[in-house]
Amino acid sequence: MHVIVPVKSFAHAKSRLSTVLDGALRRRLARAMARSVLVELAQVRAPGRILVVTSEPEMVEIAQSLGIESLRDGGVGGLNGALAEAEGWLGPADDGIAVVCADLPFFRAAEFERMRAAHAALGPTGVTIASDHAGAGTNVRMVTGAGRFPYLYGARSARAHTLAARKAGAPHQLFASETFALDLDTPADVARVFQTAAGQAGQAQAVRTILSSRPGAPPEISSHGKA
Ligand SMILES: Nc1nc2c(ncn2[C@@H]2O[C@H](COP(=O)(O)OP(=O)(O)OP(=O)(O)O)[C@@H](O)[C@H]2O)c(=O)[nH]1
Ligand SMILES: O=C(O)[C@H](O)COP(=O)(O)O
Repeated sequence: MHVIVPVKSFAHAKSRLSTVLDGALRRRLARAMARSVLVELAQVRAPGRILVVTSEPEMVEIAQSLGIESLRDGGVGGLNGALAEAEGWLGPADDGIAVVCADLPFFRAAEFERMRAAHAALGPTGVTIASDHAGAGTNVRMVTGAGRFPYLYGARSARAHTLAARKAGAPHQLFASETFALDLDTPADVARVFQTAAGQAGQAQAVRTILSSRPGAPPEISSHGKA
C-alpha cells in the first residue's frame, strides 16, 4: 500500500489555532506533528512507498533525513490537487493508497496496520475512513481501486468520501480509532491533546512540550507533585 502524507507550508499551517498559539508555536507544532507521523510510518511493516507532498522546503529535508520520498506541491490545486498529483506520481498499488493527514499527534504504526487489515477485508475495491472525533474530517483514508475515487477533502469530507464510495457502488466503512480521531485543529482540540499526551511517551511528548509553552497553559506538575 502506498502512503501519501500532505503537508502544507508551516507558515500557513494550523491557522485555526491563531487565537491561542502565535506563529512561531504553530510552526513548531506543525513540524513536530508532521515529523512524528513520518517517524511512525517509517516503522510500518511492509509498507509500499511513502510520499510526502508538500509546499514546505523544511519538510523535504525532514522526509529525506528519514529516508522518505517527497514531492513539491506547486501550491495551485490546494490539498485535493496536491493529493491527485501525488497519486499520479506514485502510480497504482494493488493493495491501495492511503492518505494520512500530518496533524495527528497520536498516529501510531500499529494502529495503521490494524486499519490496513480492516481495509484489506473489503476486497479488491473499497474505501476505509478514519474520521475525526466529530465525524466530520477524514484523518486517514485508504482506497483500493484508486482513480475511481476523488479527493474531496474540505468541509465534512468524511461524508463526502463515503457518498462518493456509495455512488461508485464500492464497499466502504468507517474505521473507529480513538487515536486517529484526535487531530489538532481548533482551540478545543488543544486541551484534549495536551491532556492525552500527558500519559504518552515518545513523539507525543514533543507536541505536549510545545503546547505547554502557550500563554495560559497549566503549569507542569512534576512526579513529586510540585510545579
Ligand atoms: N501539500 C498540501 N498539504 C495540505 C494543503 N492543505 C492542507 N494540507 C495538509 O492536509 C492536512 C489537513 O490540513 P488542514 O486541516 O486543511 O490544514 P491545517 O494546516 O492542519 O489547519 P488549518 O490551517 O487550521 O486549516 C494537513 O496534513 C495539512 O498539512 C495543501 O494545499 N497542500
Ligand atoms: O477532511 C479533511 O479535509 C481533513 O481531515 C482536514 O480536515 P480537518 O483538519 O478540518 O479535520
